[in-house]
Amino acid sequence: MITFENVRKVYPDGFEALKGIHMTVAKGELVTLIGPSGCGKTTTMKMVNRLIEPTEGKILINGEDIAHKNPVELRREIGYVIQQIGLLPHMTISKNVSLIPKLKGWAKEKYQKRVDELLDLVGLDPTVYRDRYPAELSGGQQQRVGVARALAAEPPIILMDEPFSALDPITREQLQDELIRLQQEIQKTIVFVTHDIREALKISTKIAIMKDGEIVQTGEPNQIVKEPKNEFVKSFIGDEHSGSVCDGSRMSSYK
Ligand SMILES: Nc1ncnc2c1ncn2[C@@H]1O[C@H](COP(=O)(O)OP(=O)(O)OP(=O)(O)O)[C@@H](O)[C@H]1O
Repeated sequence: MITFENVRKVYPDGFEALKGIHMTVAKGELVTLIGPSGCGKTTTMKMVNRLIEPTEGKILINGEDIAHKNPVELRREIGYVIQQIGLLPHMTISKNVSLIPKLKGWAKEKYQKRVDELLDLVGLDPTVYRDRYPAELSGGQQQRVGVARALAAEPPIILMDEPFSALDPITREQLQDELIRLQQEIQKTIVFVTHDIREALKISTKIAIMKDGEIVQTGEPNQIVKEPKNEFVKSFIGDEHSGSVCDGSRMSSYK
């Protein structure tokens, strides 16, 4: 469980990017942060692995204030996927994916097996791809490796900052489906940032809609669609929900 308690962020130039947010992400939830450009989504996410420190307030993981944790150790426990995947170009796919398990001291046999399992999971045949270098993969395939790498050390928490936004629609749909499966089957706790309300409605168990450094509304996708709190949320959702079908708490079948 991740808890944000009155988290405020003022950047050194005096800009108040977060105005005291409260939010909980329960174990096994996939929470999406969504809102207009500059509303504070990435700032919020980067506080969870201490790439950004709050000016005020606290972030707790399972009740423990992360300010007291060593940032390097904390980051090994949290998977992190970003749009610019950052695979190391001089290392094979296998070496890129096994980086953190190796740092954590896993035996070679164990991490090699894990690499193959993960490549399979994200739809890349390990016998074809494990010994290739990143430059020998397409952008979509590299993105899949990025997801595999984030899962490699079996972190309980995964942060994903617009991980699919540069992908073609088909690959994007496939990875969204994969993510839903991962969250449902392996019960990962996932915080996901996107600009795309369709993506948010499809993949999230809970959505947090942000505006100007504040969380305007949180709720299950169908709840947000049925009961938008104000005109901003209504306009943000737009007509996306027309023709969609409720599938549990998530939304599906857009027309
Ligand atoms: N290092 C910084 N110094 C000053 N202001 C910053 C800094 N980083 C971010 N900001 C400002 O804080 C606000 C929130 O930025 P953040 O990156 O969290 O927004 P976002 O919602 O993720 O935006 P986008 O959707 O465009 O990625 C923005 O107005 C941004 O300009």
